[in-house]
Amino acid sequence: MYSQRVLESRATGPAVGELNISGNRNMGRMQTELHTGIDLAVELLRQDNLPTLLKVASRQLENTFGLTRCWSLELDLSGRTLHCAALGEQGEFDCGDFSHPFAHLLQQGKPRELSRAASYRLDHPGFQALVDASNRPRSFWLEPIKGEDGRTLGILVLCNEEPEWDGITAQPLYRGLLTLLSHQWVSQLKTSDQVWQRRMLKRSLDHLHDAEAVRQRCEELATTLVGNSKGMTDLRAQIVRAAGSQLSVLVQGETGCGKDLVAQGIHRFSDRAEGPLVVVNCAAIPDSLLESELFGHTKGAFSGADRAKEGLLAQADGGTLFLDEIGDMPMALQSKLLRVLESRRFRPLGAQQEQHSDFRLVAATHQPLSDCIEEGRFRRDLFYRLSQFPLRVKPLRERPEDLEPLCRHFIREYTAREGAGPLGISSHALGMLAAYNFPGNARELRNIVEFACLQTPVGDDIQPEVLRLDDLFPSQETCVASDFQGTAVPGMPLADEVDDLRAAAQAFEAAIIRERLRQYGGNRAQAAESLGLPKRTLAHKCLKYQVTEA
Ligand SMILES: Nc1ncnc2c1ncn2[C@@H]1O[C@H](COP(=O)(O)OP(=O)(O)OP(=O)(O)O)[C@@H](O)[C@H]1O
Repeated sequence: MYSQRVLESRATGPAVGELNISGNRNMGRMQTELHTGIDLAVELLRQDNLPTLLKVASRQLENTFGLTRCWSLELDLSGRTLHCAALGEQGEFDCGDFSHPFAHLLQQGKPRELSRAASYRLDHPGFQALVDASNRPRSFWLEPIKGEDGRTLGILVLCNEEPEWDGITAQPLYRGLLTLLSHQWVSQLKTSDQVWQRRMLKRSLDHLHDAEAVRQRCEELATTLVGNSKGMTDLRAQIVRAAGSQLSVLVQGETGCGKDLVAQGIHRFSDRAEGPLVVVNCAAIPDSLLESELFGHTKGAFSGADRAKEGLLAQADGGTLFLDEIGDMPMALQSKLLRVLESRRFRPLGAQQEQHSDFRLVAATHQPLSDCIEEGRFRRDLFYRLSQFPLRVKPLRERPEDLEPLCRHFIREYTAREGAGPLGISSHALGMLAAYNFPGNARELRNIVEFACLQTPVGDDIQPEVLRLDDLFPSQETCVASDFQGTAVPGMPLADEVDDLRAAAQAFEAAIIRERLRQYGGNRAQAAESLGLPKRTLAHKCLKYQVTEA
């Protein structure tokens, strides 16, 4: 064994008469030791990562000095834990836990011997696992390893049946190996620090790049979804985030606050932007038609189905399906939708085969769905399915900072459409708007501004007197009260005759639409504007309630 030779070379010297022979022999030994030392050093220098360096160093120490076992424990970057990779899960030693000997060793910074008897007295499970895995040797030598700057790197645990530690630790080869090991250990740490730093740098650059992309998209979105308030800025960031995912989005908010624009934004910034955006207004399509509209049908599937029709689900393949006013979807259809959302498969009415459609769902509602669930009008499981990414649009009265940019936006839109328009809006007019609470939200503001544009000479600023604030909803409260007394809206039941609130509300809505169309001589655009509704919604509602212009 090499260690024996090394020990012998130190313990014995040549006799006087044997000088030449022993001199030659010593020279030979020294050369062998030198070779061995160089071989060991070269092998250590070859290791290009810390785990293999420690493994090789432990094996070299075992072989070179005849140890029964050698363990290396590495101090982590925090300096709080020692890890012994060779021991697996049990090889973790908390440096603040003095029930194992390594904590004392780190504190004192000096090597020491530990006898088998002493090892029995330390009941730390990790340490006992190490002792067991070493076959309970008679003696341990605990050697702290430090870098040139004095920083502790870890600990070597040498195990032997012959506790002649001085004979080993005093050897130049032992000291040399330790010096080389600590040098290599430090350089491996430096390399891994650099790798780590490079990785962190790349990660933060990626992050910056992502953040820049999000910022650019938010800026772009701000040209259509206008507003400087924190609520609106946060909403735009959420839209961009939602667009980057495939999650179903549920947009909630009062009527006219911009839910439609949110859905458009999600589609526009998603990877489905090239695909279709299919919009379905669940409130505007009669319950009896909604299923066939969504699922499609075969020829002859029901009376009147004189040809096959592709459903909106199929049309949304590769794009986005926007289910507006989802709160109005009938319960029976809600269950079917839930099934579709689970598999993206559906069967058109009258068809034998199922179809597949790869669509991303965005749903919106102005009704608090929690109330609908409590009232048994909306399925809780569908609600969870829809609201994988919930978004809430604040009402305009909660974000007064948005009034001015919205006004300017609507004036710009008006001017672009009409070819001329006011210059802007006076601060007095803005002050007046700020005092109003906008039950119809941004849609109502747009109507007010557009009406004011019409009344304002080109190039002037909109003034307070042309703001028709009370005219749009003046009668709304009084109207509701009086209508229920059966005066203003013909065909309405009296309040105490109502036994189905939903049906009564729908009848009320239908009666108002009918009346308003009559007032405007059947002009849907004017009727829609006067009701603060988009033309499309009014058209859907006419279809739903079978209201004709006549
Ligand atoms: N932040 C905004 N920036 C620019 N225009 C807006 C904004 N919010 C709403 N609008 C405008 O107000 C009108 C109503 O918006 P939208 O249709 O998106 O509201 P909604 O919440 O979907 O309404 P509903 O509940 O009736 O479906 C549209 O003309 C829209 O362009």
